[in-house]
Amino acid sequence: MINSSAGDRPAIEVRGLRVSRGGRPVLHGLDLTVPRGSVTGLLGPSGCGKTTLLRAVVGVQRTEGGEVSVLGLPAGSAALRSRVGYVTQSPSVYGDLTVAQNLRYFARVLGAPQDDPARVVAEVGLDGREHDLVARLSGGQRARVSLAAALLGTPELLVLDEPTVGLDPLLRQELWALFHRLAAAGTTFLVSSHVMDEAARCTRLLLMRDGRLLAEDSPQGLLERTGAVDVEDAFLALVGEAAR
Ligand SMILES: Nc1ncnc2c1ncn2[C@@H]1O[C@H](COP(=O)(O)OP(=O)(O)OP(=O)(O)O)[C@@H](O)[C@H]1O
Repeated sequence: MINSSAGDRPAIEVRGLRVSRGGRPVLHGLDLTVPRGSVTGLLGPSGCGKTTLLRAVVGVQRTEGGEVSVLGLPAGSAALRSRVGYVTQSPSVYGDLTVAQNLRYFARVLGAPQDDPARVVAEVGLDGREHDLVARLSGGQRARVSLAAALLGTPELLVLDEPTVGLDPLLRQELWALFHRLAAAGTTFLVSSHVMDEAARCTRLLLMRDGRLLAEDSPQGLLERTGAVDVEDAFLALVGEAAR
């Protein structure tokens, strides 16, 4: 049983999490924590179970065992709805509405402040595109509209599934800078990626492979522990260690 008061708890605590999908075990008893105010990267190869873990954190994944606690409450609790933002891999905004119409709609659903749409448009760098239909935007722009929608209401935890896929390097850099700015103000980020070079941008890393956690550490701590030159190298060293 995970206990102690909500305020001093990590943003996310996972204990013994087991999940099967399509009749096959996908997560094999994961234990991990995500500290509040961190920018935690969830890294691992395609198919290792990153999305499944994120779905369990936001409470939309059927689980077979273990516990997932988010901001001191069981994952998926109704009280977490406005406190946790989730951006899936496929854009979750309406193509036949403009950027501004989408954001006004989601702001109303969430009960976010009236001026929030303008704030989040600026944060994701979409100024000037407010009146464009989402269907006419590029893939990267559409992804940023989804991110903007998740920022409405200033949630305490943002769970982002590969938010930088398909974005140009400059935009990727800007988005990571945004994550760090918001984290400095207290927001927690859990961001998945299968691109190891994004690891250096995180304050903390969860390295996953085949539904198991290989490491939970800071980028620096990981390199020191494995003697590796970069996170990709550290990942390979840990895979080798696990196989021995
Ligand atoms: N709807 C589903 N039904 C059955 N199996 C699924 C389903 N979705 C995912 N899986 C399986 O669960 C495993 C983990 O998938 P998951 O999407 O969590 O991986 P991932 O690490 O997020 O991959 P990627 O980086 O490619 O998004 C994979 O073996 C996948 O085939």
